Amino acid sequence: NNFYHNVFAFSAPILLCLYYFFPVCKIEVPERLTVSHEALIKTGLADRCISVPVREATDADILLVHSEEYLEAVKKTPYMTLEDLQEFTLQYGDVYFHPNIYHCAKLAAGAALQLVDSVMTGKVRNGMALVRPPGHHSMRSAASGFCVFNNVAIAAQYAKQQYGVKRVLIVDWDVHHGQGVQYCFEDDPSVLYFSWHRYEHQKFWPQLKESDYNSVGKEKGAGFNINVPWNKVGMKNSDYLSVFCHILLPVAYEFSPDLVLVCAGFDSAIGDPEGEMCASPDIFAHLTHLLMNLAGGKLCAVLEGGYNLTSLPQSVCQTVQTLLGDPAPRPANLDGPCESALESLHCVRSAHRQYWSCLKHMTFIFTASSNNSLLLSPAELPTSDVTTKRIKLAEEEEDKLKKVEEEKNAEEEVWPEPPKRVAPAVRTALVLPNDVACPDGCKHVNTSQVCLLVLLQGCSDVSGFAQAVLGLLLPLGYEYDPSLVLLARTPDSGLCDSVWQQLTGLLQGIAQGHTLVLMQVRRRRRGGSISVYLLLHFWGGLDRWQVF
Ligand SMILES: NCCCNCCCCCS
Ligand SMILES: [Zn+2]
Repeated sequence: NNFYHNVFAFSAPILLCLYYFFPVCKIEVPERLTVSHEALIKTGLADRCISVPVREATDADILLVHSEEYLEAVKKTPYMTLEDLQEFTLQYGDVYFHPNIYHCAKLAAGAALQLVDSVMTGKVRNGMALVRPPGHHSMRSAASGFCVFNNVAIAAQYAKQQYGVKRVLIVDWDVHHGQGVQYCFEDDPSVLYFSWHRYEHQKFWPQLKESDYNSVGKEKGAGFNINVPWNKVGMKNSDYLSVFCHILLPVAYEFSPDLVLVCAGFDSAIGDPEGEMCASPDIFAHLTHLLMNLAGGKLCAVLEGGYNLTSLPQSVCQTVQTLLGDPAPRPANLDGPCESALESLHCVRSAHRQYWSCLKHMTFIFTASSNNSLLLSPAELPTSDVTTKRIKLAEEEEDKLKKVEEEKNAEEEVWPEPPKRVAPAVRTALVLPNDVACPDGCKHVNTSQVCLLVLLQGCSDVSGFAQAVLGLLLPLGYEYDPSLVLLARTPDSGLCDSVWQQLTGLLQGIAQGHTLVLMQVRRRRRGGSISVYLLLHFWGGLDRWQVF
């Protein structure tokens, strides 16, 4: 016993010194990648993907976003002594430099560029880059929040330069504000940056005024920077879906990007020590699905944060399985957005009404008394400053009440395993007369399991689509949670094919992908009667269905 006392007494000061000189990050750890990759292998998802080799980003790639002096400074870190490294680190916020981080940061950025190459050349439809260190906090001449090079910002500039991409949508669903991305593109109308983030009225890291909803972009970029601040923790699936349906998707359709990049941080999932939110991992299946209908499906997801080693791999698998085209699981207990989320939503829409026609016409009020449905009742908008004052008063009041509640629950965070998602053997089939050859890519199935998809001619205005489908149909459909989605289209419906394609795509996020289109064929007969062909695809447990 005496011996151990001496050993500890002797070694403790040395360990403390080392720890002081060389602090190690407790949450941004290598296991984040290994558990995610292992989960993809265990679930069989890795085998269904093609793996793309990584490469180091070149100086030219990095200089698309960062300054020469910053790059030159980071280049020196592998050769620095411990003291110099510690000195170098102290000039930035919340970063941990290691002699090998420059190499890793080049690989992280290079991996994102390899993914952009694979998608833009059509080698793959979409994909995900599992990288560390993350990137969305790093700025032109500064590292920040575990980030050294801004992987996604470099990817966006690279796509514009190498492939002539005109419009890039960056969706940052990480729970922190990617200020580095915002600063990079705030005056650039060719890149629309959308971020939601834990904010708590500027009390949460990185505690920036410019992370609030009224930072809409500058000069030509005004309107192309959308910040959705979460002023409370505990945000749930309904809050996330509401923001997608009532802000991101309408604007994204109006922006009509050629490429979608996702700052795929999963610290916005339940169980994360940084986010303290309550959205379940399967929500990322829906968020991914809703984005896959944009830009012709060209979507590159790049890992940012995510620090709970149980929810992170679950969220990664949910995202990848949706990228592979599997139907999303039934959304877990949607009960409508909370008041704080509604008020943030209202502030963001007010701040952006002048820039986006889809927000101009949809007037909604997010009343405290709303029955908290995903749907919002239309009415005149109060001015946002009144709302902001109301928010502050309501929040302070509520905070006092909730503090005890949160402390009690924090350590009890548990959630069910995401539901199994079976990939249907046949995704789509055409019913053909027996004597007609099956077009290539299709497969003859016996007609008792047919899901019929036929698109007819016609045209209409897209903003009506945005309002009707994104602001009404989608939230209603998610909340109703039917077992079947039935789309009826008559020849005089006036909707053009591309709108129908979007509609069919979006609605496959509901009813676990069971979608049926009712084809009405006008067939002249003696009395001019019309014959309708309806093929119902029956399967077990058809308890509720939805007709549009
Ligand atoms: N004491 C402040 C904690 C700062 N945490 C930085 C988090 C960076 C997340 C990157 S996704
Ligand atoms: Zn984060």
